[in-house]
Amino acid sequence: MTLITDIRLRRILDSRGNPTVEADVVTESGGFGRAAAPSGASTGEYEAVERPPAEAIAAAREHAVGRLVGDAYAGNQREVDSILHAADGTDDFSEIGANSAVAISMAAAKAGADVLGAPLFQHLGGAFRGENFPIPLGNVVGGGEHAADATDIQEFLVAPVGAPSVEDAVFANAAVHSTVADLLEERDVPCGKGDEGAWAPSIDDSEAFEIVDEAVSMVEDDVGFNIGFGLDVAGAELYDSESETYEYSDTSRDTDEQIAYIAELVREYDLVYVEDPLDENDYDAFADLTDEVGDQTLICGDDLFVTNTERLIDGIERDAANSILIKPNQIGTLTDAFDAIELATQNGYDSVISHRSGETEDTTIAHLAVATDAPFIKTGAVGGERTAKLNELIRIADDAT
Ligand SMILES: C=C(OP(=O)(O)O)C(=O)O
Ligand SMILES: [Mg+2]
Repeated sequence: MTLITDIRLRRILDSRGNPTVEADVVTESGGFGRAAAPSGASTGEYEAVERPPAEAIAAAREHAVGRLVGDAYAGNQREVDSILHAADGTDDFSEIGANSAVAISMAAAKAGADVLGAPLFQHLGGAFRGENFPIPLGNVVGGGEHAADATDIQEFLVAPVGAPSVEDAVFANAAVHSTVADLLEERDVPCGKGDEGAWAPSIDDSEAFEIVDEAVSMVEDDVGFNIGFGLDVAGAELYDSESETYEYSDTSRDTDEQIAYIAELVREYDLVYVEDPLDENDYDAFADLTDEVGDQTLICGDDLFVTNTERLIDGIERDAANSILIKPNQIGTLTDAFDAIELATQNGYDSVISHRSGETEDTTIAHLAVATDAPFIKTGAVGGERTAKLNELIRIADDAT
């Protein structure tokens, strides 16, 4: 029933107005799945290769589509994804493009779920997936590679850890986002939004900390539950490998100073989550920071691990972190993403499922987070391509409870 009988690939727009790859997968019994690849701006050095969409589509049509159609079963995700790997023939999807690969992989999963008549999270997670729902990490102020002339730290995130439901959590994040705008207005700071819908004011990081901290307290008082504070430092974007320093607008820090600075922030703001505090090549510095504050917060590797089990094994061996960011397009297939999550879980690492700065209306990551019992999902706070995932999470929780 889930035999794949047709795959269609096309270019569609992403949230930045750039082209990306969309895939439709059709099965013998009329099952249908559609998915689109997201795209990063602050990409990790070791990510699978995203090719220009027109090239990725042509290459996937030439090498992959013929191998899948008539031979692969959409209900058998590992088979679909291993055919994608074989069709590509490289170890980083540089032939067919990780963007074509991930779009086909996710569309096949949706087609499989469609035939089975199960929601995607149930198909991916199985009957015994657990009963938890992820806490949404919402990006309320941001800069770095996601907005010009804004904060050095890429993402100031809020994490409504005390929210009684997904719905309460999603609305709390939106409330903090809107309270931040009020506080910026009070201070006469004009601002637009960055790529992920976070406010992108031209202020320094210390003022951003003050404002987000105040907004979090105000919303906490209002909603009556605990809202945590987190960061994506995107350390690799700040790191200058020649001077071996982290370059901020107003200062420069060597690695020891960077570790001390982040540890201090963890204590001062009681941070519940810190992503990529250090450069993507510096496992040892990650390990030093994790040793210092890993019992108080999640130290999460995004550019460090790039959803790659080999890099995660290196990290586990060195105690480099205690959590991994999972972005399916960093590695190219859902199977690879699942393998990274499984390895993380076996080794006591938490998995945080994440969007990219360039997104579409695709909601696969909401299902992936529920299917794998991930404690957090990072998918913005506002903006159509972000609320697509957040609203899907609300629907999943509504259907599942
Ligand atoms: C979502 C992120 O940004 P990008 O998609 O630009 O890598 C991130 O760095 O976590
Ligand atoms: Mg990141």
